Amino acid sequence: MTALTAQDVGVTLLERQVVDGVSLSVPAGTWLTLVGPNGAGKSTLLRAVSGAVAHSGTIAFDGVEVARLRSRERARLVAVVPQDPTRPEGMTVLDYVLLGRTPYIPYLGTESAEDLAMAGELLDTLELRSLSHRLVTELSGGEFQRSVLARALSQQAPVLLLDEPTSSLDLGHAQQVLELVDELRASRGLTVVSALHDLTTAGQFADHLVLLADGRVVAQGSAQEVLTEELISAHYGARVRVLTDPQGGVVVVPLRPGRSVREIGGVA
Ligand SMILES: Nc1ncnc2c1ncn2[C@@H]1O[C@H](COP(=O)(O)OP(=O)(O)OP(=O)(O)O)[C@@H](O)[C@H]1O
Repeated sequence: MTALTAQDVGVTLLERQVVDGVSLSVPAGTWLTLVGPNGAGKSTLLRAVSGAVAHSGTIAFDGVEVARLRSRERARLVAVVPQDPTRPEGMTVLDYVLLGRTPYIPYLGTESAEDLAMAGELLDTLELRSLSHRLVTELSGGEFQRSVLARALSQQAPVLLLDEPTSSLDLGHAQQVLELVDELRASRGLTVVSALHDLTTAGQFADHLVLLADGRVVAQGSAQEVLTEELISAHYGARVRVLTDPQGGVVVVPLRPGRSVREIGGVA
């Protein structure tokens, strides 16, 4: 179990400050989701947390600063599902998933039976077994996205960063993938930080939401606190109705100008 803290984090890209003074605390075994409009800095903040981009301020895992970790140490600690990963030419799904085992394979060594068993288990869980010998360049967007998640999970890192992990998935696979992550969070104490555009889904899965705009934290708290009509209108320029479902979740419904939720068949 690993906790994550960020203190006064800033990232400057092309002389522009795209993440500015962000402080967060993610207790071990909890799920924090970043929401915010396009260009708010969600991906850049996740990249800073994974050590992929230089930052000011402090990002630490159980008090150990990410900037001090060697890449192999970092890979054992943090697994990443990037927003737009490249598809390596000539690589099968199985070999792609096995890439996640690299931090555990000795230099010049090959994967063990245990590595292969773990990859196989993930291929089954993510319904990829029948595709295991297919090239990753020959998968649909959703099949590849599930392969990327399988690769990240095979890393067995205590911290998982997910950047729009369901953007290419149909509703059923999106639910399946997020439930799987939540199950691993509960059973293995995985600490999860994700960026999600679907606000209803964000509220359903996260313990804590952080709304970013122009690189800064403009609101944080529970789904009820962050997913308000006022905040969504102010920062997304969107007209929405926020409803409470009977089980206590928050449902964000986009509205068309001049039409009420009742007119579109919802519960006013
Ligand atoms: N490599 C880069 N070089 C320069 N500017 C960048 C780079 N990557 C991102 N940016 C800029 O940084 C800002 C934040 O981008 P980022 O991708 O972090 O936003 P985001 O919240 O993830 O957006 P989206 O919802 O569109 O994915 C944007 O203005 C973007 O144009």
